[in-house]
This record gives sequence, structure tokens and C-alpha cells, in this order.
Amino acid sequence: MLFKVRMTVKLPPDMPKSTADELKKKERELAQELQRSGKWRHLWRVVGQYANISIFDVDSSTELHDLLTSLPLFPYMQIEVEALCRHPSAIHADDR
Ligand SMILES: O=C(O)C[C@H]1C=CC(=O)O1
Repeated sequence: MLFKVRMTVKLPPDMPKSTADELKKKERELAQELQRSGKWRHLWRVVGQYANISIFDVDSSTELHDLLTSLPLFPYMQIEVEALCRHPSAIHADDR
């Protein structure tokens, strides 16, 4: 199942830089591990914003929920999810 996810990160302005840097480091490690696994298919920065648009390929909405809530930055993110399905005019075989 494919999902489009928008994550907007809002770190508290008074969070110490060392805490923010550590959270971002852990987030990057997990995000890259999930990309290597194929679960996190695309990760794009939204220009001019501390936000991303991502495509996830997971077995269920519960798996996506568990994955998103496990992200180190989850407590500081506003998350919007949209379910995707194959477009009848899509030409790429891996668009499911
Ligand atoms: O930077 C972000 O958009 C937030 C988050 C998503 C992946 C990652 O490494 O950090």
C-alpha cells in the first residue's frame, strides 16, 4: 500500500541545539534505514520549509502508523497522510 505523507517539523525554539542535533541524527539514521528497506520509497524536501513529502510502501495503515510514531522527530512533527492507488494512465509498472 502506498501513502503520501507530508511531515512538517516544528522544533521548540528553546530546545538546546545539542538536543535538536541528536534528534536529527537519529531521525536521519532511521530514515535512511527505512529507505534501504524499501518502506520509505521517496523523500523530498519542500522548498523553503522544514518539511518533506514522502512516499511510503507498507503492508497496512497500522504499519505506517507504527513507523511514523517511531520516528525520533515524531513529537515535533505535524503529519498529513493520503492513501494512494494506481492511476489508470500510469506507465510505470511499480506504481501500485
Ligand atoms: O528533515 C525532515 O524533513 C524530517 C525528517 C525526515 C527525514 C529526516 O531525516 O528527517
